[in-house]
Amino acid sequence: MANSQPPKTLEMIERYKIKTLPPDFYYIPDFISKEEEESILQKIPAQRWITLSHRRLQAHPSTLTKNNTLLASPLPQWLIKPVVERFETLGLFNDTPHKAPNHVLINEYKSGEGIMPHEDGGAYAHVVATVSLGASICLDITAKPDPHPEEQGVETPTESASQYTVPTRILQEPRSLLITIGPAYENLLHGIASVQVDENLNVQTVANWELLSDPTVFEKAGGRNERATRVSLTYRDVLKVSSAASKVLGGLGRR
Ligand SMILES: O=C(O)CCC(=O)C(=O)O
Ligand SMILES: [Fe+2]
Repeated sequence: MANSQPPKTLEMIERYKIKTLPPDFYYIPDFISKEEEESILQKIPAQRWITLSHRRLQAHPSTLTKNNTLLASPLPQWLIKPVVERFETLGLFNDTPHKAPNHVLINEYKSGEGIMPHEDGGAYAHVVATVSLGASICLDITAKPDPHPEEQGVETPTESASQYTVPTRILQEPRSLLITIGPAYENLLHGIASVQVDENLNVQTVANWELLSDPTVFEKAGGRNERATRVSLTYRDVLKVSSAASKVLGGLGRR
């Protein structure tokens, strides 16, 4: 035992890789049980929601400051057990600066709600782990608009690697985990359409079809997913963390 190395993260999750997408997306169905899902949903504090026009959200332990700094504070236990413990088993955050997620964004989408295509930007390490709760939803994956359209025809190695299918969709079932790492984080946009039904779901149009827990649910419904309220927990490692003590000292230092 003492001599055996723990398996490397990517080897452990290799069978969950979404192969038709640029590296790396991994989809793990049934990452948590129904009981665990129910327990987490019940613990989300009702008074912490911030309501936006097309969804509501809350951040734990807190919202980042204007310069993308996290005020150091532990995550609540109900966000750690069992989810972060399972991340540790997989070694998911072994290569990020704090070697663990220190921030969770909770988004809630009612039927018909979504989020514009976007990238998550520079505040976080490039490992994002999203747990889905309550209902299924499609995440749209699109390429970033080309910043140098005048250079068309000069293909970079990644652009010419056309074994990948983008744009596409990732169908996130309740209790699943979606992991986004590295180039996939940097080079693609993700968003959720504001629709009441995801349509035309099949092996050709859904990148993770073969990894789904139960594709027959969607087959029986004629390739449709009637949206219901879906909650996501997005675990990240915020790069800049300030302790309360250094904040006080910094404040004094500026006087
Ligand atoms: O709810 C999701 O799965 C996506 C959330 C998201 O993209 C974000 O909060 O940046
Ligand atoms: Fe995002």
